[in-house]
Amino acid sequence: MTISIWRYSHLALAVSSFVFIFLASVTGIVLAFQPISEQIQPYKSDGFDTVSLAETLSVFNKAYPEVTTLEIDTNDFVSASVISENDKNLNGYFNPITAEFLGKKIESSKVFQFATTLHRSLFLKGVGRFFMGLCSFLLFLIAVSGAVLILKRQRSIKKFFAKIVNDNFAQYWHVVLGRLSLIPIIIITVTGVYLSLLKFNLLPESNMSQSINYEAITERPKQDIAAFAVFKNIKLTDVKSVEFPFSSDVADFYTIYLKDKKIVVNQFTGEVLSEINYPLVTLLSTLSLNLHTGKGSIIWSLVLAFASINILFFIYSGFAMTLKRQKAKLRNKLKKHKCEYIVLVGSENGSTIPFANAFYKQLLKAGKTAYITELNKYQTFKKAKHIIVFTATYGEGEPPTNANTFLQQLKNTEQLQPLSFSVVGFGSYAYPDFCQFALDVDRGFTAQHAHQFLPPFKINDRSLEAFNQWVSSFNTASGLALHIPQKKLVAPPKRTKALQVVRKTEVKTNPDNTFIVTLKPAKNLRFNSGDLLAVYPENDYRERLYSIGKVAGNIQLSVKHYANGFGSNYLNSLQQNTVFKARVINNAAFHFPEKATRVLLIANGTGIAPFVGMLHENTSKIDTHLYYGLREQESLIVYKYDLDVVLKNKQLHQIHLAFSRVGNTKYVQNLLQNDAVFVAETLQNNGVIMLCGSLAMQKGVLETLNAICETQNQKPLRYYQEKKQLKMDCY
Ligand SMILES: Cc1cc2nc3c(=O)[nH]c(=O)nc-3n(C[C@H](O)[C@H](O)[C@H](O)COP(=O)(O)O)c2cc1C
Repeated sequence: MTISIWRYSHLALAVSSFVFIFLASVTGIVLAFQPISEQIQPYKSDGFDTVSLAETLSVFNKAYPEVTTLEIDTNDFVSASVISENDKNLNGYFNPITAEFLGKKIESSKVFQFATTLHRSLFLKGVGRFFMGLCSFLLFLIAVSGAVLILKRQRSIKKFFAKIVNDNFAQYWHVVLGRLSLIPIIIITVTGVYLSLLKFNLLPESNMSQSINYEAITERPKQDIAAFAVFKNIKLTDVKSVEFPFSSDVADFYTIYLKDKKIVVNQFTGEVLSEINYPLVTLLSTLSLNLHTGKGSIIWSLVLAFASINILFFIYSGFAMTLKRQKAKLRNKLKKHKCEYIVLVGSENGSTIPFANAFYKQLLKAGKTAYITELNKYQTFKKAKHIIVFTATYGEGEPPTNANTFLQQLKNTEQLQPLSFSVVGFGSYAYPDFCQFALDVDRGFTAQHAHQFLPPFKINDRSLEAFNQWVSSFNTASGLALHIPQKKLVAPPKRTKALQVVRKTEVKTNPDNTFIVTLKPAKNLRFNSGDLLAVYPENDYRERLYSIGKVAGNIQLSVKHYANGFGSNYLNSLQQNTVFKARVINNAAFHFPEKATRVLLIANGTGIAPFVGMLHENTSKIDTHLYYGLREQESLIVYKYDLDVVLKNKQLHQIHLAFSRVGNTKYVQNLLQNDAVFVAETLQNNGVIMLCGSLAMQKGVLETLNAICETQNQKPLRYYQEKKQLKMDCY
């Protein structure tokens, strides 16, 4: 079954039952505190866990002329109904070792009584009970379909509890809390259904009739109850209740209800007259009741309260997500076969849609005929000349649901006019396959011999800045002057954390105008070398990203100062001890490998920053070589201390430098070419190459690496790239 069918089922079940589920959860939270309020009462006696039934019955018989019943509840409180020496009727809790009266039975409070009736039957008796039973069953189905959705999202059972990325508050917590409360919710719902079936007599009848041979009952040999072997062998902890003989007639006896069976015992001789194991239905009923109500366990009651609170949160977050998806509906003004521009959208959770919609509206405003639809609705558009795709990526580089058949459809669909296309990917650096589906779409169009109007463009984390950058390229290429209103797309910086400047080097002292900023997170902050730091110089949507090196628990950035640099001027203006807010972006695809036969780090300029951190973190001393391109020897001064440390500690094996401004101009690719055999061997033996620095350097290095691979290993670089042996973060 596809993910959308599971999602619709999950949603439909939730919509159809949410009022009942809401009431059941609210009352469930209240009722979870009933067992807790009972358990904290002082009626559990010391020694309860070790006393035998013989001892308890013996002291009761001695203390009171008449005892009718004795019960042990789930809180291990012993209650009884007795008549005392002075003919007083005593009903309440007793000490099972001394038979002392401890207090009257706990009356359920009005709040709990009200909540119980509402929870069980909505004050509607049988009809209400039926609906609440049904609601339990529907909640069970919701939990199962939710679990399937998590499985589909995580791609395997093994990864069910794997870390997930916090992309959106409602969605993140819906999944995280859903996983945590799945088992309790399944238990609550299954037991709820069971108790309803029991109430409506829909479970098989249990036959508990006993057969006693009354003729054979004798009063001899008479024994004191304290000496009854059967009672001596029963611990009070195993007893649920005791019915005392009605009179001293030999045909009246003790009936003992244990946890798993009922026994009947001769009141004079202690002989067991009958013994019947409870049927499964009875055992399951007790278990269901205890599990459903939390009776007898404070911890389980708290788990039930937690699960019930979560259900309320699921109602809120589920509807918040649905609303967001609904808001993101695509609406058209023109008929599809009349439009030259077709905007196609791939989106799972709707956040790509406002971008696509804004672009589509601007096309209309610019007087173009435009049509917007989902990628899966791709077909022959009679007048189409330009296709613009905006798509997210999911799973492991896979399409969102509304784009999952697109690549196939693309192959099978012919357009009537020559087509130009542009693809914009929305994704997140937090995933190794950053915007992979957008790249696949771009390749798909190329394979159809369509004209690539703009190269594929990848946007991290819905960056408005990056989007504007793409729109501006589109304007330049098309001659249009689209201007996207920022209002609906602008979001204030999210999830920022306070960072304190602990050190900043001077720009003046460095020939490359580069400075290093060391930042200390105010609170515990999880990050790795290779992650990115988003800085917000004006505290608005505009962000600047810097690659992070983690050194001694601090964030270390290497920044090139530009006279008009938005980000670099801001960072350079920060004084020591200043605290400011920025956001760490997990860049999973660019972390130092945990295991590798060898690692080659290739950088130029400020691209060394993450590598300095990674080398410090290379505690397992993986054979690591650094190829670094810089202007002149002095450019190295700011990194010298750190590099000396890692060289000395064998966390860095060798460093190869290429100076571009002194002597024979050299670039890192020249160094690689010199070590061609070594580089080829590294890839051949499953080593990893990491690249960080300028895009110009990336281009040169990739060409060289490809040539080395082709000549030395007879394989293209792409082969190793697909095996994830090449990691890049260039800008
Ligand atoms: C479960 C999940 C998996 C994701 N997988 C990827 C991925 O493999 N590559 C990527 O670049 N982004 C990935 N993302 C990020 C989304 O593509 C990104 O947040 C996008 O902006 C969501 O757009 P939408 O709200 O329109 O669906 C993933 C997000 C989630 C929630």
